[in-house]
Amino acid sequence: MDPFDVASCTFLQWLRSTGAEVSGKIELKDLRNIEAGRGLVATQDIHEDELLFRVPRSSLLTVANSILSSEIPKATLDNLGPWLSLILVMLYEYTNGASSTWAPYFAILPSEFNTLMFWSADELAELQASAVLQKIGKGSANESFEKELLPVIREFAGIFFSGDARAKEKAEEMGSEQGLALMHKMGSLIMAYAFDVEPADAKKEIDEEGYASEDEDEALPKGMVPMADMLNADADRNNARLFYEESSLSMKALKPIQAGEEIFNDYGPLPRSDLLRRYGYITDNYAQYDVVEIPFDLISELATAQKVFSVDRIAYLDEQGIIDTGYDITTSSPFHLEESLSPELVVLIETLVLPSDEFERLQRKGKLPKPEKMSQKGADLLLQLVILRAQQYPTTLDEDMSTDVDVPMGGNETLKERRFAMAKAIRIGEKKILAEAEQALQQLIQSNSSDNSTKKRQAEDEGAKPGKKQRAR
Ligand SMILES: C[S@@+](CC[C@H](N)C(=O)[O-])C[C@H]1O[C@@H](n2cnc3c(N)ncnc32)[C@H](O)[C@@H]1O
Repeated sequence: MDPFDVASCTFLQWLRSTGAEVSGKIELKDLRNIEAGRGLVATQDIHEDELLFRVPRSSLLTVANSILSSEIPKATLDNLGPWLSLILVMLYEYTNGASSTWAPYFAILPSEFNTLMFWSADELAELQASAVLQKIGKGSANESFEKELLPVIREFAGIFFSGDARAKEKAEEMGSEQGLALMHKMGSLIMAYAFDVEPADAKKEIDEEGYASEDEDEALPKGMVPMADMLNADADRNNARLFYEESSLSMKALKPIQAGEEIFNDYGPLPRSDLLRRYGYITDNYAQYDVVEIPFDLISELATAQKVFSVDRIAYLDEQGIIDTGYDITTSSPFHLEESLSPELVVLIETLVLPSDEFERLQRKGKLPKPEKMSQKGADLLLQLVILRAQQYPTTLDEDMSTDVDVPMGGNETLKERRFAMAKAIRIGEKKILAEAEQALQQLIQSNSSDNSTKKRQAEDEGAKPGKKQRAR
């Protein structure tokens, strides 16, 4: 048997030995031929609501379930927060090798990742001006590993490497490049595999996606849920969901699933850029959630050049919660400005172009321009913004589209070729939104100006009619 399948079988045996129940109608399948690692596939027809597997809470790899939490003060673990405390526990269990309860589980988890954290500089450069580059967070992760995690490992070296005469040296070695790389791997596993685990007494379902949120302040503890994290996801092909029960977590079918079909969880409506950053893959099905971000800095640069930038207005907008580092333009099909432009972006632009007396009037009342009403001046400024944003990408949409645009699926291509292709798909998605926004803004500007000239002509005609009073100017 292929070592990959041996690891899957050993894992399933281990899972059952911990008290898990696994339906005979599903199998853990090798999907490496389609670049999807392992996945869950139905071997027989499954009906809606049918139980696929049930994992006891005691089998979860969580801070509370690891023996480390009984030896390190609770306050220390609480101080680390959900992400870092789980990284600490995973490092502990992983370095314990075969003596860890979760050894057969670690054996099926990946040690190599395709997420952006692990891309080389030339691969990242293929994303061009995508805002996702600012969200990778490698530097801030390194900082929290060094400032928060390592001190705990050093302080509790004797427990962390218990029974090892070199415990202190080993704790120091965790600060090496290799040690930090291991922390990044655990962090990346949490990002792509962990769930926000609702406590047993809450008895209610977890968020829609079920997967761990990225919010650092998120109160729910994160946990690795063996088997539940073997489900892949593909946008709207979701057909299963994890339910949180008192003593176990149950994966159930959300709809009938036919024999041979893959069983998919839901990772949420993520734009492909975020899917790549967090999960290291993309599929066309996620293109419907693509976004392009307009950085605040670009808006302030253009507004300054156009002499409409105002510190007072920005301060007022900040008070009103409108100022952000960037604003999304989302995909809509067919493209509609009202649907795609972030309301905050429109409010920001409209506030900048308001005549002074109008701005003062709104400010006095604590109000903001209405996002659904775009003025001609606002539309003009937005159009220039969209054009400038597109120019931040070194190649044009047409240039990108003139060469192969497919992301290869499990052929003979190299990892680099695949990453280049995925990056190209991301930047094409972003440039398409910009092109659609440009076209829609041009149309809006044209129709507004022809409306205005029609109104002007009508007013002139009416003024010329005998017997009608001319409006005072
Ligand atoms: C929660 S795990 C799912 C199990 C994973 N396939 C494995 O073999 O360990 C999430 C990871 O699975 C992969 N994945 C999930 N859905 C996928 C899909 N539709 N196509 C390709 N890879 C996918 C990505 O590598 C992602 O980071």
